[in-house]
Amino acid sequence: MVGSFEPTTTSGSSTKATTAESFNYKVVRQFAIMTVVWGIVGMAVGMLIAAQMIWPALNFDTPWLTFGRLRPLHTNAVIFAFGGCALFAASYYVVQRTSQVRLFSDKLAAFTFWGWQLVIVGAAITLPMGFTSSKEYAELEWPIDILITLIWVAYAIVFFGTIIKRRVKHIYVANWFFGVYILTIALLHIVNNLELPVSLLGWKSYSIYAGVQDAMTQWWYGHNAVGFFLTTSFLGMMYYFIPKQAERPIYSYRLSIVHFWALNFTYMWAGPHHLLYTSLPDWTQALGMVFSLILLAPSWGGMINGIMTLSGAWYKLRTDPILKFLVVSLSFYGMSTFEGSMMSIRTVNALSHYTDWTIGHVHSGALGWVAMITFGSLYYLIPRLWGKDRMWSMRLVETHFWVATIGVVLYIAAMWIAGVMQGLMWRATEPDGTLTYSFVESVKATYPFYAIRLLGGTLYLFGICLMAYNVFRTVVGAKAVNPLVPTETQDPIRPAASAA
Ligand code: HEM
Ligand code: HEM
Ligand SMILES: [Cu+2]
Repeated sequence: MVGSFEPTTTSGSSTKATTAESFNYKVVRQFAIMTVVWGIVGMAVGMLIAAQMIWPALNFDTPWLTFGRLRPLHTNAVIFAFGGCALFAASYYVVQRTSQVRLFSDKLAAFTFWGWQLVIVGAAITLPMGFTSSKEYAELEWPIDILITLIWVAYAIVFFGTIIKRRVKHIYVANWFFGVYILTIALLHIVNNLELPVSLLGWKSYSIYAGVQDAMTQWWYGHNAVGFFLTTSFLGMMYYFIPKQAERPIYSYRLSIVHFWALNFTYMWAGPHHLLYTSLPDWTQALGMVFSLILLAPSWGGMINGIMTLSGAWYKLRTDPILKFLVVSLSFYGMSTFEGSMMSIRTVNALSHYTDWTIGHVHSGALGWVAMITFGSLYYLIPRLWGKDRMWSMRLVETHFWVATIGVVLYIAAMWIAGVMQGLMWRATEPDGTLTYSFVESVKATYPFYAIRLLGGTLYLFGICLMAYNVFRTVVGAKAVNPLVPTETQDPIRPAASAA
């Protein structure tokens, strides 16, 4: 069967004999549902802070509702709650299907689910209260950091334990991407969060690093959190769900391996592009810039591999909204990595840094790539977890696709224009050397673009609400299924080899 790279319960000889062992879909279902829930919460907070930038009074003079406290709540909710739950769901599903075994431990898997929800609730309480380590994307204070470490170790045991007891010799490439994401996030989280609590009963702590070393550790972390939490891991999703939905083998299995090693090696060195023109040594800044430019090659290698997987199946794009989500996410991935490489060039960064251009770049990656590939994968996954072959309404999936696409485009186009405008206004000088514009004039000029961003964000949020309704109608009354693991397994046919 062309395009099939894993035996399923309905494919050929592998169904003849079955054992009593079934796949653990329960934890996948739990994470899948919470992805949608936290997506709505995180994006609703995003909308609120976008509105606060137009109408600051929306903080109602309450400390908990101020922009400074809600912004990290937004970033933590969308990255770690929405993105994190999506990744747990996808990796647990993919590792079972492609290894043809049940998860290594149901108890540990359940611990990762409940523990991760506890971390999220902890974040939702402590961040608005003002507890923060002040490190971006690592704001949570030390007690929560310790809990995250425990959960992550359990996650690694479940994932790699499943790989070890797999019944298929080959380790499918998606698992390589999930595996490296689990390992690097452990490393990044522990090293960047080494901190000394002020007291054992209080929340406050101080980083063990000081000065520019602290800054470099933080952006080694911050950059690679993007690289591994928001990129490599979602590439794992891409390598499973795109071939599945397109019913085509991966364009090039060889490219996927080259892409894997090149991407991981290069990402690690590019962090200094967040600290250009700072007191970081000049050679370190140059290194970060050079590696960021090199990074374009493996990034586009991955994008091309995903998009070309559709060769011979392009016509499906006309009718299949799930495939539209998956392919458009790759286009945004290609666009945001190109943009990132350009923004790493020092002279470009001199204009873009501190402006809304950065915010545009972030959301073309976040809304365009991370969230779109998640939506596509969930629309594939959810019916299968409840024993159905499709979502309740495919027309609603199609509507979600268009609403979301228009939403992202409005968001990022507004931020590009605002960003370049701000950069140019801040550097404009009169012949006598004085500044042409005061800062406040640049803020005033940005209002219309903040309004367009709010509109784009509202559309995007509306889209995920449509998804929630569709998911609800799909699963309500449906029977949760846990298919049996086939005993006679066929090797997962290497997709490239099976193309013949
Ligand atoms: C309805 C959708 C969303 C809206 C309206 C929204 C809005 C915002 C706003 C207003 C900010 C603050 C910008 C500033 O400080 O000037 C922000 C920051 C951020 N958002 Fe979103 N957001 C949305 C979805 C997402 C998603 C899905 C993700 C990630 C998967 C995400 C990741 C981030 C990150 C990482 C930042 C920090 C950017 C930086 O520090 O450069 N957002 N968002
Ligand atoms: C080749 C790939 C990429 C490169 C070279 C790159 C480069 C950059 C650069 C130069 C900045 C601005 C730093 C500054 O002036 O402060 C930046 C910011 C950022 N990028 Fe990327 N980027 C890449 C891909 C992505 C992707 C795919 C995402 C999201 C999924 C992403 C998320 C972010 C975030 C969240 C920030 C803001 C960090 C902050 O809070 O200041 N990047 N990136
Ligand atoms: Cu970076």
